[in-house]
Amino acid sequence: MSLSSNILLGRRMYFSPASAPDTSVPARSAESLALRKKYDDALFKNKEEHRKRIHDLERAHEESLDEKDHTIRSLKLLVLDLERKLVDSQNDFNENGRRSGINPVFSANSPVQKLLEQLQRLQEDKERTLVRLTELELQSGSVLDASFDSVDSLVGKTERGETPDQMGQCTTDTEKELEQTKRHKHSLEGEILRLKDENYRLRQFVSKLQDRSPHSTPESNPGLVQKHLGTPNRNDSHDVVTGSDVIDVHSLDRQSPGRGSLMVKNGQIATLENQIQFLKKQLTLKTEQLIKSELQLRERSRSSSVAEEKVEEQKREREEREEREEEERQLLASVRLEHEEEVNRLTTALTTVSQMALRVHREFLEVKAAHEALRSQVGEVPGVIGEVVMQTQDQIQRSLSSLGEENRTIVQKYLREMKLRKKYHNELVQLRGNIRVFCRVRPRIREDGDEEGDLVVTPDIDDDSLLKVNNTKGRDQQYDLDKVFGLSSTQAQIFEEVSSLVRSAIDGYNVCIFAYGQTGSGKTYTMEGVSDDPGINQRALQLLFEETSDASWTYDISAGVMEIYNESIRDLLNPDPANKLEVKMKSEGGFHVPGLMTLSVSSLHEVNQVFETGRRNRATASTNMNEHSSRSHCLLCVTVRGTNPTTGSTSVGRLNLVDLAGSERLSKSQAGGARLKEAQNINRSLACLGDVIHALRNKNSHVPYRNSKLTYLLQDSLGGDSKTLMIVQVSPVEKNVCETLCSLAFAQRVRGVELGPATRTSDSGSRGQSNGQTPTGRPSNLQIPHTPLSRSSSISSSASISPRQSPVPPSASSPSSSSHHSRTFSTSSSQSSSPSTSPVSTPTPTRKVTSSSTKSGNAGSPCSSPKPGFKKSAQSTPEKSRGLHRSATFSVRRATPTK
Ligand SMILES: Nc1ncnc2c1ncn2[C@@H]1O[C@H](COP(=O)(O)OP(=O)(O)OP(=O)(O)O)[C@@H](O)[C@H]1O
Repeated sequence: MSLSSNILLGRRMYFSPASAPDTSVPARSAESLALRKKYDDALFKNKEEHRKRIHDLERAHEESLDEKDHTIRSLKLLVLDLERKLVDSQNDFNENGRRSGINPVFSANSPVQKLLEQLQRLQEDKERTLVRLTELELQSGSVLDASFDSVDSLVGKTERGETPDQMGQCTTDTEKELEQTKRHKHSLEGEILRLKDENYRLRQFVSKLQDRSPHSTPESNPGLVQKHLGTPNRNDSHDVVTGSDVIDVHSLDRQSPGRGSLMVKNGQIATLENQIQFLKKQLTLKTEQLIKSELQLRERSRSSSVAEEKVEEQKREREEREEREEEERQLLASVRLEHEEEVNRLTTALTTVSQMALRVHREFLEVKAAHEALRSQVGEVPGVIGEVVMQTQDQIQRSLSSLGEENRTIVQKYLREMKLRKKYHNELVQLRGNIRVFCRVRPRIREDGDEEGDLVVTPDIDDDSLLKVNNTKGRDQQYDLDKVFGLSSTQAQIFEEVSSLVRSAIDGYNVCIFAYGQTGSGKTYTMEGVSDDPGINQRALQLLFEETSDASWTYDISAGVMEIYNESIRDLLNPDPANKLEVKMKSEGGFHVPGLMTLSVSSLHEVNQVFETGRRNRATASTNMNEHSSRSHCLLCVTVRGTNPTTGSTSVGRLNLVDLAGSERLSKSQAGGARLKEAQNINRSLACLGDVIHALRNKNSHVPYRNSKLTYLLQDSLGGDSKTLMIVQVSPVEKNVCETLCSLAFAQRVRGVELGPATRTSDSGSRGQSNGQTPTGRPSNLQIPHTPLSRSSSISSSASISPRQSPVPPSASSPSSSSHHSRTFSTSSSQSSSPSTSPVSTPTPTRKVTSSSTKSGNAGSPCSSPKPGFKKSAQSTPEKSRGLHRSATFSVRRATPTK
């Protein structure tokens, strides 16, 4: 209710200012209407008066004009009559002169002739005067018309309701002009009266003349005189003629008819001359008067036109004012209309809002009532709610458990799908021969600093092939690799993934595993590991021993260790500085390093001794980035040579395990002197590796292997028919993010390199397709799970057939045959792993080291001296052809222990 009253109050408040103009407007308009009416009446009266006055003026003017016309006509008639009389007199005179024999009147300079000429001129003057009169009449008519127009406009203004105040000084001027026009009219009227008098006098004079004329006396032709003068025939013409002018015509006629008439004529002529003189004067006067009148008329017409212009201007102003007033009126009307519409709209809105408020209030009351009812119900049945809650909880629990079940199923399905996808992917990779790329993120170490929470590398928890790196711009960059090992990954997990590759070496494949990454990222840790947690190297050899220990084939496993330090190859088992090694191509294809010492190993202990020797001789140093930074690329070259004693078949597999030196930014490591040179060489050889990868990826016809020792040495592994795996090591901390991004970008490029299907070596180095039968009876798939060694009889029987030509289908390596373990091993592992065979501590004289190296420099040197218990069998074959890419450079015949 309070809302409604507020709204109504608001309405009143709103309307009160708007309703005020509504009451005042009619009052004002009534007042203005009354004023208007009053003014209209006055205007009407004024207008009538003006009309009457103008009418009177017009009539008076017309009358004066008529009179003028009449006078002019009379004058014309008079002149005509005089002319006629003159002609008659002339005729009479001529007649008399002929009779008397003299003709003095019409002689050349006679007075009559002069009189006639004067008469002629007079007549011409008269005609000009008449023309002038006509013009004056016209001008006076136009002046009058203009006056009438100005009066009309004045009347019009007055009619339009312009009060004298509104018209201002201009109205007063117009009235003055009107007054002047009136005065002029009066003067014109006076002039006309004067002219009338003049006319009258002329007529009198003419009548006198007629009276004196013998041929046209008033008596002889009274009707004519009467008619021409238009006045009563009066005999007072004697008033005009002087006594001297009176000629007794009858007495002259009587005394001497000829002389008398001549005298009469002369007298008449003299009289006429006088009259003519008089008339001339009159005419001159009239002409002057007319000119004056004309000037006045012109002046008047000019002032009239000025007045007219002023009146026109006022008229225009008045019209404009009226237009403005009209516009204002219309605007006012439209504003009023809008205002009314707005008021109507607001009223409607108010009504709607009021209705809504009422409805809401009603609903509120209803809800309140319902709420009260509910509350009372709830109060009545509190137990019901608990029951319902329990039921709901049960339902939720059931739903959650079923959801969890579904979720688990989905996750299982997903994992199955993932495995399947990986399997297919690996098969595809196998077929293509891609270099596979794993990534390992090392944990935080002391060198990373103490800051917490700045890890920028995150492996995907659902997909173990995805890795996210939060880049320098704070955005996540994702990388897809073959496998990603997180910070907490163990050495065993890593090896589990690479073990199948290692096994491939037993089957005669060339396998290369190399660790790549920035300095301090954990390459050495992954490849070598630490004593209580060894890395790939040791685990690989252990696996090889395990795998070859119980088989129908005999195996010889040999190992050599070398490093590429400052672009020179050094044998780490024979660290004689004079012992310069070079990469050479073998006659049967492939590359080798002649003079490299390889030791036959048969136990983990021997292997460890080899590693220890290599590690001791390897160039390491403490840098800013790593306390024990490797300053060289280190290669562990393992050769697995298998022989089937029954069939005489052989297979040679090679396993190259490479710990690359770490790339480093010189600005960051602040290396100088020897460290700087090392770093430059490391970076250069890694750049060459990048170039090779780039060329391989783009399938360029030329691949720049020879640009560095590293790429030249790894030529078989990178571009040949090897199975190659690169482990990219990355640091997880933010300060190394740029290097991490670079390493991962390189990894992506490496992953795109297709080497083609790998082949294996058997039967004295002949290579076969990877899908053939292997000595272990396994297909050569990286992801194949480990199966016990098997040797199918078909392999044994067809030992001379290379794997490429092998008719044995892959199914021959079926699990059914995997139980066959009839392999004999020439060296018992117990013997080789016995402490007495330790290469370092206890030299075993029974071992014979044979070296076929042509380099005499190796012989007899401390390093070339056989390691205790090992037999060196480094091969050196002159380079012949560069035909096929052959793998397995370093062949170390397993020493047969002799007792
Ligand atoms: N997965 C890991 N778990 C525990 N510690 C590790 C791991 N990876 C690396 N480290 C430690 O990090 C340090 C640097 O590792 P490592 O020497 O292997 O780096 P690197 O890449 O070989 O460096 P460089 O190229 O300079 O030789 C070592 O102290 C190592 O023990």
